[in-house]
Amino acid sequence: MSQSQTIAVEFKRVMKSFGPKRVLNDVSFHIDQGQALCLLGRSGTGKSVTLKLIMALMRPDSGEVWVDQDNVVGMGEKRLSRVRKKLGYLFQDAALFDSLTLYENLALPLSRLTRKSKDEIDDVVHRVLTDVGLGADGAKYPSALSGGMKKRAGLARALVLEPKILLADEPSSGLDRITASEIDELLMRCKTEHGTALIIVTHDVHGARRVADRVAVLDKGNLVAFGSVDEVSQSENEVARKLIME
Ligand SMILES: Nc1ncnc2c1ncn2[C@@H]1O[C@H](COP(=O)(O)OP(=O)(O)OP(=O)(O)O)[C@@H](O)[C@H]1O
Repeated sequence: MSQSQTIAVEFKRVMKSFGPKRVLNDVSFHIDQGQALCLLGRSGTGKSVTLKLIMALMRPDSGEVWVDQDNVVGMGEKRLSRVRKKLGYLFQDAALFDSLTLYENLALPLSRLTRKSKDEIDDVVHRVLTDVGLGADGAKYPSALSGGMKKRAGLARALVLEPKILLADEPSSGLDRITASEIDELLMRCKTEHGTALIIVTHDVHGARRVADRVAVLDKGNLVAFGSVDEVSQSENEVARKLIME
C-alpha cells in the first residue's frame, strides 16, 4: 500500500519488548517531509529504540514502520540498503574516523557510495563544511576539534549524502547553551533550505521548543503526548505537560 507523498516516517501500532520489559506499547505517530519531530521522555523510555526501528537495526514485535514510501519491517537487506540511503544519522559521538582528516571523513562516503567525480566530491565537501561553519577546518583531524566542532563535523558527515530524513541522537548533549543553539540553528536550516525531515532525540527541552514542529513524549512505553509544542503544553498528560514546561 502506498503512503501519502508527504509522510517521511510513520509508526503504526508498534510494539517492542525486551524479555518481559515492554519498551514501546502500541505506538503510532507520523512526521511529514520538511518537519522536525523532537522525541522527549525520561531516560530508558524507548527514544533510542525508536531511532533504531526507523533504521531497521531492530525489528518490532508487531506493527509497521514506514520510511518514506516503504514499510521497513521484514524488508530484505537489499531493499533496506536502498531505504537507508534516504536516512542520515547524527550520532552522539559524531562517529568520525580519527585517522582521517575532516575533509577525508566527509569525502569517504561520497567516494564509496556515489558515482561523483573527484571534483564533484571536492565541491560537495567544501559546500557542506562551509554550511556548518567549518570551511577552514577540513585539514584538521577529529582530535583537534572542540566538542561543538565535533558535533558540527558529525552533522556535516550526516548531510554529505543529502538525506531526505535526518535522525539525531541528542545533538546538543555536552554542549554549552550557545553552542547548542548553534547546532539547533543548523538543524533548522537543513529543514528550511533542503526540506529535510528531522527526528531528534533530546533531553534539551529549551532546544526542542525552538526546533520542533511536532513533539512526541514517551513515558513507560507509551506515547503519552504528540503534537505541536503548544498542544503538548496543554496535554492532559501530566508527565508530558511538566516535561515541555521545564
Ligand atoms: N538491545 C537491547 N536489549 C535489551 N534491552 C534493551 C536493548 N536496547 C534497549 N533496551 C532497553 O530498552 C529500554 C529503552 O532504551 P532506550 O535506549 O531506547 O532509552 P532512551 O529513552 O533512549 O534512554 P536515554 O534517554 O537514557 O538515552 C531500556 O530499558 C533499555 O535497557
